[in-house]
Amino acid sequence: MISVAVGVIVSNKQVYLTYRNATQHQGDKWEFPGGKFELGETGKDALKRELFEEVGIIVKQAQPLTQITHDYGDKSVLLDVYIVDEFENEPKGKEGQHGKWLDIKKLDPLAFPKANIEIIKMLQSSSYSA
Ligand SMILES: Nc1nc2c([nH]c(=O)n2[C@@H]2O[C@H](COP(=O)(O)OP(=O)(O)OP(=O)(O)O)[C@@H](O)[C@H]2O)c(=O)[nH]1
Repeated sequence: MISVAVGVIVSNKQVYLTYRNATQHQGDKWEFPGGKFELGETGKDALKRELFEEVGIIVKQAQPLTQITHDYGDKSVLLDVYIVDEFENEPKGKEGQHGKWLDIKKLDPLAFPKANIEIIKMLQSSSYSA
């Protein structure tokens, strides 16, 4: 089981998404930025490091949203998901990935890896989207 820190970056009823390219696991799909824990890291440590490396933001506040385990067949993941609602810098794909802000209401679960369906449901029924 691979532990992955996932950041749901929220602002004005929108979330920031990055695109997983075709060569990656679960590629050609949108994702919430994040990545695997390194040895000895807590979830929040991994979250802060990954969000800085991938989209250039400094996380000021992160609240745990949920933990999701999913078996893709070729890989099992544990997503440790955080709401990030205070941060410095404007997020942008620093590793050349496409990135965009999207209304939470417009998130389409089919455009994401399967493990994300539950996250999207939670967001769309929360006060972050209303
Ligand atoms: N970052 C991120 N990963 C997700 C999401 N949903 C989801 O199932 N995952 C899975 O969690 C794992 C995250 O790995 P990663 O982004 O650190 O690494 P990667 O697949 O790019 O591969 P690599 O670093 O080994 O080359 C992948 O297996 C990916 O399919 C999500 O919303 N964000």
